[in-house]
Amino acid sequence: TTVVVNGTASHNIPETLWGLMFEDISHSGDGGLYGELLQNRAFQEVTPGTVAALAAWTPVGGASIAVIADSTPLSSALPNALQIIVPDGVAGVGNMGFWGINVNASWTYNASFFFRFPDTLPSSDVTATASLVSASGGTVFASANVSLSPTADWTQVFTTLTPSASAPDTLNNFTVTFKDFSGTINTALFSLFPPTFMGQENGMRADIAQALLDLGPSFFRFPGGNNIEGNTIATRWQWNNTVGPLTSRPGREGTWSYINTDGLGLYEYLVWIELMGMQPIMAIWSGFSLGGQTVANSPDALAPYIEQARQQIEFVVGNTSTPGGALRASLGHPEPFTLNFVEVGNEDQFAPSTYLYRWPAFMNALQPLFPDIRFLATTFIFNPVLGPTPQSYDSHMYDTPDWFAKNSIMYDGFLRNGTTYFEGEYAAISVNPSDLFGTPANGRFTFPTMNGSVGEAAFMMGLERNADIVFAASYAPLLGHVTQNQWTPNLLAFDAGAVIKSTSYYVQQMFSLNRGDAYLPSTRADPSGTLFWSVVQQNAPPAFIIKLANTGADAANVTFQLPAAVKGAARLVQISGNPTDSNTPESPDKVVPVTSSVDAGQDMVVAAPGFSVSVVTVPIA
Ligand SMILES: O=S(=O)(O)O[C@H]1C[C@H](O)[C@@H](O)[C@@H]1CO
Repeated sequence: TTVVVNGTASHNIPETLWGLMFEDISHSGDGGLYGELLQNRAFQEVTPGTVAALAAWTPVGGASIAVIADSTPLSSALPNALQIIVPDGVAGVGNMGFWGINVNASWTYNASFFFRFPDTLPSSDVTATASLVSASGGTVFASANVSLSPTADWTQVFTTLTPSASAPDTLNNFTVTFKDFSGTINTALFSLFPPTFMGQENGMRADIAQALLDLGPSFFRFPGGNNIEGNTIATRWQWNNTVGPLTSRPGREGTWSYINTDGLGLYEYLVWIELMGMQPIMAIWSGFSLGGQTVANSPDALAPYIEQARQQIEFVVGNTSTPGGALRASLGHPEPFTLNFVEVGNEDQFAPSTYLYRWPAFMNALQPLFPDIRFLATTFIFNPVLGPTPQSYDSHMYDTPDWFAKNSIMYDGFLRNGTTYFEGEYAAISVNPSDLFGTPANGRFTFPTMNGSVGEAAFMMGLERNADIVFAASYAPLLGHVTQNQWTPNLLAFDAGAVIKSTSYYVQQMFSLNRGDAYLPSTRADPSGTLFWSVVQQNAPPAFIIKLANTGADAANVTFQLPAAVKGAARLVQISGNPTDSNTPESPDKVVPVTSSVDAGQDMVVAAPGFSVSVVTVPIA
């Protein structure tokens, strides 16, 4: 195959082209990116007196424990407490983390909890011991004493834990025990944090954040995805319940079958996005919830939700003379955050008839107030016809590897009429086109496979070719806990101790770290073939960057006739494997990219193994 590469660029590569889509799904927030190590730390949204309320908590040493609605609640947002009836001897309570706790001797952990003595006050201070122990109980990796004064008023105590050794696995618990006290003590809002990414307060788990930073992402779409919608209107994501002290955050029933603490809240998202060098694509709730509840088509019905969205945006960009800006400043960020894109809802193609009035209601109220923000519609493209006409749409595609290869031409025929597109969610998820969202037994991927990843690469060539109208694209979902998830495959799998980079992660990285500045048109690939490519020009240092995907089993050599003289050696980054290969917890590095140096030639021959993606950077003379 010979590809003739044009020397005149058709369009620049937008700086936002490759980025991240995030929502709290499969514990990607609580138990994943968000640094808190304790599960069910504040007994939020649980029913006191039930076993479920005690999720992740167990008694230690004969204590008896129950979640109660304390007659003196810690706060209105956190009304539940963990009541511990402590017998003589060493006893207390333990937490198993999110299916494990990573005990690392090089880390200093910050532990805290609230307590009060509801009945008879002890005659003197009570010593509580916070510890990191093996689940078997055999090993204490770290412990520290805190002194509890005899008080009936909620009091927070803090300590640090520095393990004497790293644990051999993540089967470890955090415990709080008493040895010289017997009686009743109420506790609330426990917390155990490891060092966070770049030291952000109430921040992110460092290894996951680093893996995301290593993608060189330009944007971060949040907070959903389905999870912004809520199963009901009452349980929708509400920005104001996610900012301020943790004692003011009630948490909510997420749409992925678990309670969200909202400890990862709007302010934490925005600070972290800035630390990562990304920009937000922030969603506002658009009046529709997954259970079908929809805000009625009347100004009075819609007004409170439009106002809440207005306040959400004002919190992000308002100057400090506005309530939102003043609140943001009080939290530590007087400068407005960058906000160029706001998405109105999520996947409203499932509720198009009501989006016909919900979209204009939000747009007509918000666009005049925030003229510099580009609002994205979430229905199918131009279907239904909306007013005002959306400037941008968010399109989602989940399909087979073959679909993605064949549809690398998806945007080729789109009108160039000023409308821009965000391919906000895409992934090859199954080899079974008639049961895409089925089970692994029926073709669904548990982890991304090489077959799927090369299909995605073919599709991404099309996104580069159409980056004059496709301004952003992100694989979804981004993260999934291997033990407890509601969706596979995910770009990154993780558990309490490890992050597993998938073959699709590496494909995303190969594109994101080799974006180039301008697209060079070239001979068109056959969409029903097995070879897909793109060529971009990089300004500094001057180079051609060739990307080539081979979605077939047979190796192929492709000659790229480049439009200018080249020099020296070219850098080849290549990932290849068997079509069903995946990186898994058992074999996390089964398929990884290999970097090598190859001779550069103006007729640049790229040798593409079967099921491979290659990126060749050829220096321009
Ligand atoms: O059930 S789906 O609608 O397919 O859910 C998908 C689409 C939705 O935006 C996102 O939250 C989820 C997985 O990424």
